[in-house]
Amino acid sequence: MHRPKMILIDLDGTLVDSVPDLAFCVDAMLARLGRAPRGEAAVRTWVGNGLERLVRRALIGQLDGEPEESDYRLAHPIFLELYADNACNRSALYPGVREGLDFLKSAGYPLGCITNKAAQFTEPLLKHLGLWNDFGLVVSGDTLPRRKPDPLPLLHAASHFGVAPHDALMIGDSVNDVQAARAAGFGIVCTSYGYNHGQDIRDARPDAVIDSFVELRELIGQD
Ligand SMILES: O=C(O)COP(=O)(O)O
Ligand SMILES: [Mg+2]
Repeated sequence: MHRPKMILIDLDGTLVDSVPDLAFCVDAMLARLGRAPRGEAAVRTWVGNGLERLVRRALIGQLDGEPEESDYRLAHPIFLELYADNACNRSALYPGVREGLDFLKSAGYPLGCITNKAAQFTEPLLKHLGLWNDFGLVVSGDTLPRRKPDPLPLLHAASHFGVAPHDALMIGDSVNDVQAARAAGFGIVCTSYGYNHGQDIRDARPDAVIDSFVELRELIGQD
């Protein structure tokens, strides 16, 4: 693999298994609305396009489609209130992430975190997990006018670090990350263990798939 000069890393499903907290909040929101829970397995397939989309999917019980707008307007603030108290209670780093980040830092790569999660939740979660100081730049889902799969957050980070897109690598777990990386002209490595709407990420044809961040040492070490 072409050795990058900058690496951008997705949050949910790549660094952090955040679904236990998200599923707790989805089900607590639905309970407050007098509705049945959806459960963690379903929520796992709905994460990756921002929290608004997660709430919409939870209301209709499927990936595609739209709820009644009045239902959404009632549900969304309830979810935000619940997630404000529950973003960091059940979420954990995936095995190998700490070691992988330590390797990337010791190798001198500028690192950015690019997530579709809203900024108000990204910062506390990164701080809680001890990741905040690992990143020279954090771009959340509401930092810029467009988010992944749009290439804007990736191109913004490349310009921030003064790195050409073809020297930049994105690491993510979903087809949004692959599409954003391709549109930006970045390389793309995906984790096999993330969410990706229940589909095998290999179908999106990333440049490589890793089972753990510890594999990055060997992968990026190869020219
Ligand atoms: O959908 C979200 O809220 C966040 O997803 P991401 O960190 O995988 O971009
Ligand atoms: Mg993700």
